[in-house]
Amino acid sequence: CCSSSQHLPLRCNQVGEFETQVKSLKTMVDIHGIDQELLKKMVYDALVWSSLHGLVVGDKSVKRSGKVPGVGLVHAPIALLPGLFPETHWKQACELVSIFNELVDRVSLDGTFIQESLSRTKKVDAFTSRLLDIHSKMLQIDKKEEIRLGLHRSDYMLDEKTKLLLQVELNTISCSFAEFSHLVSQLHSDLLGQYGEVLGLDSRMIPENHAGNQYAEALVKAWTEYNNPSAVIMIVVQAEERNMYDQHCLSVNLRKRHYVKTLRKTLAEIDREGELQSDGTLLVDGQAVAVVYYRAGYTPTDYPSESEWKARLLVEQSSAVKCPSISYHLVGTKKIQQELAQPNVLERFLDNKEDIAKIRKCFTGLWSLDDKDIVNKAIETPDLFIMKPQREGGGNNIYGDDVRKTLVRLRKEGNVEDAAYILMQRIFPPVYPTIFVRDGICYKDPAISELGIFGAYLRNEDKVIVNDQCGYLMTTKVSSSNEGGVAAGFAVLDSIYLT
Ligand SMILES: Nc1ncnc2c1ncn2[C@@H]1O[C@H](COP(=O)(O)OP(=O)(O)O)[C@@H](O)[C@H]1O
Ligand SMILES: N[C@H](CCC(=O)N[C@@H](CS)C(=O)NCCC(=O)O)C(=O)O
Ligand SMILES: [Mg+2]
Repeated sequence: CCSSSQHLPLRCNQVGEFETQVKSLKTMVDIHGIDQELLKKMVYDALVWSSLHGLVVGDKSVKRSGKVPGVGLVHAPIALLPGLFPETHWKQACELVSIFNELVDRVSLDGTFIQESLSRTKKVDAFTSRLLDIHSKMLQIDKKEEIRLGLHRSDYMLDEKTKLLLQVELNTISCSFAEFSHLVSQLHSDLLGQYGEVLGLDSRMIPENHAGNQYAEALVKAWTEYNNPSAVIMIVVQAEERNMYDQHCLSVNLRKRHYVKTLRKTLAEIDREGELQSDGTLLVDGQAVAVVYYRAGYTPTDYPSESEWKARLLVEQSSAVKCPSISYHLVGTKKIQQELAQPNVLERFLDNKEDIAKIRKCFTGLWSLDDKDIVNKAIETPDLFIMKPQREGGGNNIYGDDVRKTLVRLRKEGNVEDAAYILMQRIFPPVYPTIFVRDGICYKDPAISELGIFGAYLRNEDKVIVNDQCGYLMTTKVSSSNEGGVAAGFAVLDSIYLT
């Protein structure tokens, strides 16, 4: 195969030297030993499978691909074979779901904790400040969300040195790829069904993954709790969305398997077409909305004008079930993640000592910039830290020497902006040689992975209706890349092979 530096099409006769460091977990399959002819066949079959099953995204080189369905499609970027993951840590990650789901709900009810934890961030981060304004308006009118739906994903990395499963972040808004992660698990199972014998791999080691169906079921159960059969589920989307097929799978699932109608609207459209009835019912384009499911609204560029903020407020004021509510959204910020890692804070929200210990065991070092010893340590050894603003969607973090430079700058400027960031211990996962397939091109690179576990939580007052793990998303990126994220263009969709 080609070396890591040139992402050239795979050539059968090309035997490239390929430096890899396969440490900790043994590699079940030596991808360098795979016959080139066989590899070409597998890649071809994977591309056909992806195209036939709708595992496709808009091609960013085709300008209408984010607007017009069916135009400018390309297969979703994937790893050709599932990534190795220890079964023990897989089980641990699955066990954490129901505890994190409950934690999010408990924290969401403590408006004072949310406002206080983010009060200094509010002063230096305009986007988070606007979210907090909506949140405080809801507190002022004592708005109750009796029906609460969370569709979360808790992301982890294995720390190679300590063998610990460590949380990267907890996403509480617009968790992508529930449907596509199911498709990638199916693709890998299909490939191992065909080629597993010669590779020495067993497709049964790929855990079942029904994230898309389970997300749809949770949305429908929330719709049922709202108890208005003529009401719809509204999906809030960006005007340009190259990941629209992952979203449309969900809408089609809701319509065909559950007979629930969906609306697909941007925040600007909601501002134009939305209105509140006196009983709090949200009407959009004249239709009553039971559930608002956000696949946009998590990043400043989703609010290019006041129109989008008005729409967000209108939805929040309504009786519709928000997924997420403004409270759930704020609980998923990195600052709250860092606050929850402070001593004695989990005890404010969880009762069970074992649950608290399980959660704490997956926390990395997480600090505010008030911790001067840590700031000095980060200036001395910046590669061991990551600085994070309160942003979602990938591409926003600060790494390596930029951590040092930013910390020095902030100090020189009198530390006013400190509260916009958190400092996080950098996790160093095991590196594996991986076969990437992007734009029809196959290349091998040393890679690291991140395992996201989807969770769904639905509550109606004191009745917990859903608190489930809903499948998983494995994303894999070249180990030299600081940033991650498939939607952000750094990582590829993967699945897992339990070892
Ligand atoms: N503590 C960490 N150690 C190693 N890599 C990290 C860490 N935190 C984040 N990353 C990398 O940065 C990417 C984005 O960080 P994340 O906190 O998930 O932000 P976002 O909300 O934008 O996805 C992650 O997918 C991962 O690749
Ligand atoms: N285009 C939007 C993208 C929404 C989005 O960026 N979601 C974040 C959490 S906020 C996320 O889940 N990132 C993990 C998957 C990855 O690696 O990219 C959508 O699909 O609705
Ligand atoms: Mg992330």
